Amino acid sequence: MMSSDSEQKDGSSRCTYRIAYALSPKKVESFIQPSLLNLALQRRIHLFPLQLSKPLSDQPPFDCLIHKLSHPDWIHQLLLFLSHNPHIPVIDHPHAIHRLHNRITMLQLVDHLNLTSPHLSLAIPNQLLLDTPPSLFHTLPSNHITFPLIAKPLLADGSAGSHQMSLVFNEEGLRALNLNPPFVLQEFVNHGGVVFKVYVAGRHVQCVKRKSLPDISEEKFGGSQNLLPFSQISNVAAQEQSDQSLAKLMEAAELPPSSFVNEVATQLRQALNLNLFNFDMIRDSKVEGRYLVIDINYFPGYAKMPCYETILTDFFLDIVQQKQSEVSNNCVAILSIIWWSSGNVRDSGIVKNGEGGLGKELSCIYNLASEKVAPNPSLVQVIRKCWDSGRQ
Ligand SMILES: Nc1ncnc2c1ncn2[C@@H]1O[C@H](COP(=O)(O)OP(=O)(O)OP(=O)(O)O)[C@@H](O)[C@H]1O
Ligand SMILES: O=P(O)(O)O[C@H]1[C@H](OP(=O)(O)O)[C@@H](OP(=O)(O)O)[C@@H](O)[C@@H](O)[C@@H]1OP(=O)(O)O
Ligand SMILES: [Mg+2]
Repeated sequence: MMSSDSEQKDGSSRCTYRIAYALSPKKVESFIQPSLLNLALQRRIHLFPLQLSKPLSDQPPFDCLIHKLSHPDWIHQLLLFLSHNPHIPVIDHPHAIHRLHNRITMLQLVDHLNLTSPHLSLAIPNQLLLDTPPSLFHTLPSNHITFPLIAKPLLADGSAGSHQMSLVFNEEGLRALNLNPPFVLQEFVNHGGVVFKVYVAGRHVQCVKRKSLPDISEEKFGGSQNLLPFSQISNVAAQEQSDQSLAKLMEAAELPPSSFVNEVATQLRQALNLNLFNFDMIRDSKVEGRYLVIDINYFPGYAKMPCYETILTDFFLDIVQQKQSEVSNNCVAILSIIWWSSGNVRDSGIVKNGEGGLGKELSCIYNLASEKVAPNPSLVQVIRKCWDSGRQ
């Protein structure tokens, strides 16, 4: 499906795919870089912003919409648009994105993946949901979870508050926790201070290393500290390690095998029904080959990923061309029905081939459709069956 033509220097016109975006100003600044726009244009993709002051129905036509906005009015508009235009790809469906706004539902599907790597396993850290103020309880309400813990707000909607976390070393720390419920208590897993961020854009996957919270040693765990609030990991990590030792640590960390990363990414994409996301994965220092997914983000900071322009434009082309081939498949299906019916009508003698009026038009349609259908014997068979069952 191509919605506009662009005039070329030689005067000919080439079709351009139009991709609309609805993003916050911060996201526009980081994601819509000139390098992305230029590469996209070279590949006949025109990326343009929606005018958010106008309703979706009054926007210029587009072949695909990408978005990361969460106010209720926008979601309502989007759902309405989807119900009226089911054939236009909206990346991604608001209901699928919503699952990632809650730190419990976000990770639930990870345990249900069906991974095939023989020596590697994937899990999520033990965690529990608390919806009472921590000052109200005296012991940890479950024996399935052990200190140290990370307290994370349940809501992961991108607000500043949703990134406010605390390392909790013991029950005293828990009681001193200054977080409004509901929140999640998640076991802290030592993982060598490196987190693997796996970026997914449809079938395209890229894994990068990033610095993480440092491991918690036995001494530190048993020490005087009860609680350590953080929101930017880099601040905490910088207190623990000099830049040089951090660089060494990062360099030494081995990436997980790409076959494993790809399998997890593909299955997560299918399970979540999302195209644009990343997940944070850590390697358990205590259990060989055990990986844990700790966070999944919708429409992350792709511009931080090497070659993001190529990966994202490849993804856009996948979407619009897949749409295009679906449309042409539908056209072939319609043409094939016309072909078969017109052939049968003609054979029945109701209209004579070569006659003027209906007969001539029918003959043209028949010839056009037969070009598409006749070379495909299985299609011919399907149509014959439909025709026969329709006549009974
Ligand atoms: N269970 C865990 N065990 C060890 N470290 C963890 C765990 N959970 C989180 N971390 C560390 O804390 C960091 C922040 O956690 P998380 O990714 O859940 O927060 P976030 O605010 O949603 O982050 P983001 O910026 O990716 O959206 C992680 O990158 C990792 O360094
Ligand atoms: O740009 P946004 O506001 O969407 O910020 C996202 C941020 O991208 P940015 O750092 O490029 O801004 C992402 O970073 P990476 O995982 O890719 O490192 C990640 O932290 C998301 O969780 C953030 O989304 P939020 O959770 O806040 O909605
Ligand atoms: Mg994270």
